Amino acid sequence: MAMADAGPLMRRYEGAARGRGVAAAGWRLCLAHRFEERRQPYCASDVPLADVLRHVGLGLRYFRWWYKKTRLEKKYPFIDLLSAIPLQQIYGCPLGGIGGGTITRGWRGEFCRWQLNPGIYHYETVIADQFTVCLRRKGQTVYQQVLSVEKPSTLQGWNWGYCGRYAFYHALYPRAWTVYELPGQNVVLTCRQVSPVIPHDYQDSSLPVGVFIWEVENGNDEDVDVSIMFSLQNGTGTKEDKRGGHWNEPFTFEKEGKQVAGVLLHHCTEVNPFTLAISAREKAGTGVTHFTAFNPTGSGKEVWQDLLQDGRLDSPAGRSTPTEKGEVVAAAVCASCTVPARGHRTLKLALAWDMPCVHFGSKEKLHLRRYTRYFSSKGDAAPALSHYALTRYEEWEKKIDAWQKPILENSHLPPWYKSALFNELYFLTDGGTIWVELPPDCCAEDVQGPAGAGLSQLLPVLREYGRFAYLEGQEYRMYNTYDVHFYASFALIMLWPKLQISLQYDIAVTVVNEDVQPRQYLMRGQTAQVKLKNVVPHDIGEPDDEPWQRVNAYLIHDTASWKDLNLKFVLQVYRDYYLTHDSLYLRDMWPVCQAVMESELKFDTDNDGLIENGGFADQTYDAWVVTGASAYCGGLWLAAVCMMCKMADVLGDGETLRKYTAILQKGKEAFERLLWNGKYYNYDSSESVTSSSIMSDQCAGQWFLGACGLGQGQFEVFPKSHVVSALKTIFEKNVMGFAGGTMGAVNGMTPDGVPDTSSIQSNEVWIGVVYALAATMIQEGLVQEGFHTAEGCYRTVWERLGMAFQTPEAYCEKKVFRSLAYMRPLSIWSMQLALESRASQAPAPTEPTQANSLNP
Ligand SMILES: CC(C)CCC[C@@H](C)[C@H]1CC[C@H]2[C@@H]3CC=C4C[C@@H](O[C@@H]5O[C@H](CO)[C@@H](O)[C@H](O)[C@H]5O)CC[C@]4(C)[C@H]3CC[C@]12C
Repeated sequence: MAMADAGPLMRRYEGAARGRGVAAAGWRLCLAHRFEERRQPYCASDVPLADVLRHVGLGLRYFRWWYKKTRLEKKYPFIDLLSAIPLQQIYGCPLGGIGGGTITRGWRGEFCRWQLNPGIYHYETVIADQFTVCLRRKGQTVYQQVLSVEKPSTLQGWNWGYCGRYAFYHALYPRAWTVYELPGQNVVLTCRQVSPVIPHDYQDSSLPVGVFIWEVENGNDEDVDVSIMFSLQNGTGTKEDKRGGHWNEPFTFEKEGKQVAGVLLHHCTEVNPFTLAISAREKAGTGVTHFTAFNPTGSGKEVWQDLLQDGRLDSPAGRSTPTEKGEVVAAAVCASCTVPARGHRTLKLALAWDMPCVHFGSKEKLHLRRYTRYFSSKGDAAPALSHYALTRYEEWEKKIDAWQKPILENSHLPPWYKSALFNELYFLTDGGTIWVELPPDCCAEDVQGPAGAGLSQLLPVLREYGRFAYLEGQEYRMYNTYDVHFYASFALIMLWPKLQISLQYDIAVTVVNEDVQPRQYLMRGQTAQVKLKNVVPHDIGEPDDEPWQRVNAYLIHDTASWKDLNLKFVLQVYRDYYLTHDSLYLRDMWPVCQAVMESELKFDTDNDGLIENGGFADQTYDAWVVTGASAYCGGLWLAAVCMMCKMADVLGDGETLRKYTAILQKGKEAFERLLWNGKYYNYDSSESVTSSSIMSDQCAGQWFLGACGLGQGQFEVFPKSHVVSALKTIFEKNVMGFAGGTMGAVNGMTPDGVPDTSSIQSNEVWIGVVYALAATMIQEGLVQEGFHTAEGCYRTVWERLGMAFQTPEAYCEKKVFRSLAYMRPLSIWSMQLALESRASQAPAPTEPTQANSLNP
């Protein structure tokens, strides 16, 4: 019987179980689901001839650079255009907190995406990493099954091929549930996976752990003995697993009368060695046993038979011998209890990984992960981490509930939105994220460089909250790509504001410093220095080098002449101040804002109060040329000028206030004159064929103004009627006029309703831009339109294309996508900010029953 609320993803479900404590909202699918459409990454053969001709120079320069990087220097390139990651429609919630590495499980239960070395991903499903259930009645094993639908060629002695039609997966990040009906057994298992991702928590949120709470429901009239065995390979499925020298050992850890037991798997690599720990909570009525070492490439019979015999493992004492070269080793831990007739019991297991000190690719500096503030940094913390996770997860869940509940219980919000909002957050942990401590002996000079002395709170902030960085995308390996973080930053400032503040301090330091090293830029072939003083960098470096130390890994364009980066800094500074009221931050950032605005003013070449783009792709749309005044950069500019006025006012800087008030006055007039066409703002003022393109992101400036309570009344920058008309035009053309209104908004649309194919990126949908656009619509009262716009992206990515937990930067209407697991979609949190601020502005209800004003 199918479930009453089953959507298309649950079509194959034949079970009746609903599981125990499964959230109502989220992303749910049957383990037997198959996605019908399978897309390909964008590659050279997809490039239209005109673009091939336009980009031949780039292609050749890139290839030369790529060859040197990968073949001679043996490094990962920051973007590997020659080998995009193929789409695997398998991913579910990642395990782990922020910045300690992540291990992603698939929705079918596999352990399949690994990021233990910071920023570097391995996409290997490790087949030995499984949960197995054993049921016994009256002292006899009656059922033993690996809870996996796989039928692998290794571990042939195990009973594989669980029927996926009797199970479903439900994700609501940072938790996920898998509900298994055990055919013929009248037993239902619900595995709840919990990671410590807790807003406003800067301690437990950093822990490299995940907990699996197994709820066992016995529908029989007799007791059943249940064991859950957790097996894990020593490693991540790469060739390193076979290098030799790895070993396992059992452990128990007791504190405050609570005990956990399990196995440590020491992975002894030269660089970034780590220890994995599988464990379970041991208490009256729950026994924990283990199997220290087995060969996961063999039949696995020794483990299977051991469990089959009595529902327990042998539990030998002592460590295993270190592996020989070529040999792989695995371990298992098993938790067992008796579930009374018609009763229910819980078994608690955990996975922890301890890689406290990390080197990036350059191996120049040793970094201590954030969690070493609370746990040992000697590589021996895995037992304590396991114990902490297994004894604290209930508190984590309470906090997660308290945070999520008001949103989940708001019946005015559509279910898809609740899923999108929480599940897109996965990228904050699984974006190659790293969160490190400042070394205790670190002096000001080390952090601020030769020129960062004016930042009074730099050291206190970094000492207290550490340093945070996440990748632009799992395929675009640049940390804190700033033009993109602009969109994603809403998630950080709303949920972990101190990390956003810390990140901003890091950017501020790079602004005031420079890197005079010359290099060639690939798009146009010119040579220029890596980083100019008083401009915002594109990124703070790449994982295969030394981030923070060497910035601007991106060398497609010289971003010193990009028009959006400096503005995005100013906009974020004020937005952060508006949301946190942190006036020390504002004071520190003010001179930096002034400096970058001075640099930006040079782009107003005709002195009309409005900056001009340079006739190349000089902003986040880095393959879409802009010439002259533009809706996107011009709009960001005016918003930033407005915020400069606001900040000058707050700080009592009259001279600067006067200066930017005058610029704003002139600039607004120029913007309207040069770009407003009666319905929307033109793409640019160059009067080329594509000047009149309708850009979905044309109201980005208004988006940020609205998020900061500006953009209207005294602080109106763009006439309200123009903003609303532009948004309605985008909705009509870019949303409803594209793919039947079901795929979000295409970046560029010609006025006659055909997507703008003048560049690769104008013809794409950028999911993060669409969520930002939806937020802008909500801010301006076009709430239904906003939800409809965003829904198209969610349904396309999560339900149709099978890209859960890897939302890409972009897709086209047909066939292709670009850059999986990308930062920008975190902008969905700006929708939430817009909704919350609408709710707080709504007039107090006159009737007592008006429950909630978040009414889409
Ligand atoms: C001569 C060949 C046969 C054909 C060559 C065509 C190629 C040169 C182009 C085909 C696809 C282009 C790339 C598309 C995307 C890119 C991403 C960009 O990096 C980041 O992109 C974000 C936008 O998505 C941006 O906001 C971030 O700041 C960037 O960090 C870099 C350019 C490019 C790689 C682009 C380059 C040209 C093609 C490879």
